[in-house]
Amino acid sequence: MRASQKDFENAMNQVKLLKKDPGNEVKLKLYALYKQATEGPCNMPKPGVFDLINKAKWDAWNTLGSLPKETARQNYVDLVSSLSSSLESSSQVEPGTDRKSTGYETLMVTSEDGITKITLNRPAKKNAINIEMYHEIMRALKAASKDDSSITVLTGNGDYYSSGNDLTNFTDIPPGGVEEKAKNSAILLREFVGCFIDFPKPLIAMVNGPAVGISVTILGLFDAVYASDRATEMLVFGKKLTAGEACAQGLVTEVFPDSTFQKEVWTRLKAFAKLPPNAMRISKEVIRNREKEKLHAVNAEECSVLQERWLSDECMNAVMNFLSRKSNL
Ligand SMILES: CCCCC/C=C/CC(=O)SCCNC(=O)CCNC(=O)[C@H](O)C(C)(C)COP(=O)(O)OP(=O)(O)OC[C@H]1O[C@@H](n2cnc3c(N)ncnc32)[C@H](O)[C@@H]1OP(=O)(O)O
Repeated sequence: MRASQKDFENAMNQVKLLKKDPGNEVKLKLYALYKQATEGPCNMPKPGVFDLINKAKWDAWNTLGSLPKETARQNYVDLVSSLSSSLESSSQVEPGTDRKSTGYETLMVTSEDGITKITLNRPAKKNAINIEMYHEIMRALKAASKDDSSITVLTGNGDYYSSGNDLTNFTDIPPGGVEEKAKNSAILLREFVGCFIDFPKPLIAMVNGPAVGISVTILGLFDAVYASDRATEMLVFGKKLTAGEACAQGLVTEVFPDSTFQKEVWTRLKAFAKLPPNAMRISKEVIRNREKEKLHAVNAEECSVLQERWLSDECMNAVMNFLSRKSNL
């Protein structure tokens, strides 16, 4: 699944053949990924504020931070491929070939070689999980549980795995006020975590970079967690945990050097995907069934505690601090 130089060159040619203009936002993403894949992290001086076009290009490239060249190349190929399929809706999917699901705003979902890959796709926001993404992840998991793949992989696009809950989720207050907001959030979170508890096939997290908050706390519900050694910020209990430390604590299955992360993990996943799918599903069912009821009970309890905590001054201050930092208040 790792894009070769040849795949990259093909994708560059494919861009020129796109029948419809993909729009400025996508063109900026393509530009940034191309620069990162070919030159590495942004090395240009920041253009002046009135140089609007170059400033937008610079911002897009700079946002990719220290994303490795190979990952940028892969993301470029994935993006072009998703554009080709979404802009050419007449194209037929042949059995056994790579299938990409469109209809997601915040995810990229592909199915190939018996593996469904769900990629969190808000790299400019460090893959923060907004309300739409919560719903789309649940939808993608439900679809993956019924498709013909053997295993499902969750990963992130860009330099982060995920920065956790999108803190702007807390700013959209319904007419019923903050209490109603907290209640709705608890219902959503319970359903979201419930989908991971109930997921019937082997579920694997490829933690490609730093992971924060909810993206870390659900890792225990995966069947395997492979982390790049760039995943140095698994923020648990307010403490930064390296991928190696998370592995020592049992939260991560295995850590790989970032330079070989994609290659090594995909080789392993492709081998897993060749194992008998029913045997894997039944093994998981036997193991999970013993603890499912308890997991759902703990989930319900945690959501009810969180519903109260979201209304606390401590929580509101933490969110306000982050949001005011952003707007330089
Ligand atoms: C339904 C509700 C359920 C709730 C379930 C509860 C979950 C618990 C949690 O998950 S709490 C964890 C929340 N996450 C955080 O507190 C992390 C907040 N983000 C950061 O601290 C930093 O952004 C960072 C360390 C992840 C990255 O820092 P860096 O300086 O490298 O990058 P920026 O801060 O400039 O980020 C780039 C843009 O991304 C936006 N962004 C990043 N994370 C979030 C986020 N969690 N929520 C909202 N927005 C986020 C950031 O604002 C920048 O956007 P901008 O370019 O438009 O300014």
